[in-house]
Amino acid sequence: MNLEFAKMHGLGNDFVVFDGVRQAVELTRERIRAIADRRFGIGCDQVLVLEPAERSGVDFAYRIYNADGGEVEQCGNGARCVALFAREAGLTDKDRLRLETLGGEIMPRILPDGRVTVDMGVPHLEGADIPLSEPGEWVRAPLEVAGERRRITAVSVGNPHCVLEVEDATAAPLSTLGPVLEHHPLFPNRANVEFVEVRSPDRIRVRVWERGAGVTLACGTGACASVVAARLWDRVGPRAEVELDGGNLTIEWAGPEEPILMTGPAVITFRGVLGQWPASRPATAGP
Ligand SMILES: N[C@H](CCC[C@H](N)C(=O)O)C(=O)O
Repeated sequence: MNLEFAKMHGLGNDFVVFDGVRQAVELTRERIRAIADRRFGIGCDQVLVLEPAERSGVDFAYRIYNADGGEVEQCGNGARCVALFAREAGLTDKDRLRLETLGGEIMPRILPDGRVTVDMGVPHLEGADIPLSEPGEWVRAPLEVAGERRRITAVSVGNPHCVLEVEDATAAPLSTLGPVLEHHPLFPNRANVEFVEVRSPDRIRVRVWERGAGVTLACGTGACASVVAARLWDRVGPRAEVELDGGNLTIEWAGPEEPILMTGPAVITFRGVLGQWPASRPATAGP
């Protein structure tokens, strides 16, 4: 086996990217966890695979697997990276791509300066793609969390997000409250969790606990969900700079029923070849 891959990141949210068009990439939950392992494998937050499109009018299928091995609906930083990857790998010569994911179709556009703008589609506040155990519009709704009442906003960007406002994002209890909200009964499919500090009508500071990956340096769909929530709180306008630990994204959203546009960088750190699947982490090495 000689499986070629690219190690990439979007603001430090890092990925192992496979060309599943010209290679047969047979992933299992165990292989994904082993690839994502930062000691026994390559190390990444998510594994991404480009595959031939199943529908006409679409350039590629884009599949996303969290470090815990689970396949998920959407990944915004990854969308910018796979668009750059497709161009650099000679899989396309287009600047504008249409990608199909489990969470719907998205459209990256590679800009002349190398950044990528992605039409992430229309966000949803409830419904099929954000199954809630108690349906209804969860905007700033009170939720019992670890014995406290927190006000949360549930937003789907194809994948589920639980957004809450905090006074100081840098002091947010990511590692304690993050997993509690990720696994809260309100979210039968779990949720990504964003802690949002509104700094001005066009600037927010966001830190993220990601479903299936934990604390990451950036989350594209999380930045999108945070701007949607902050707009619904009437705290930001139609365009905001989102300051994440790994850097800034520009998010634009004209309002309900409108698509979200996310703009930011994508980087190929290195390319490699897997001669065999990495060994799984031994139980003695801990989780
Ligand atoms: N880092 C990704 C989010 C991955 C989403 C994944 N954590 C999930 O379970 O939905 C992004 O840039 O959107």
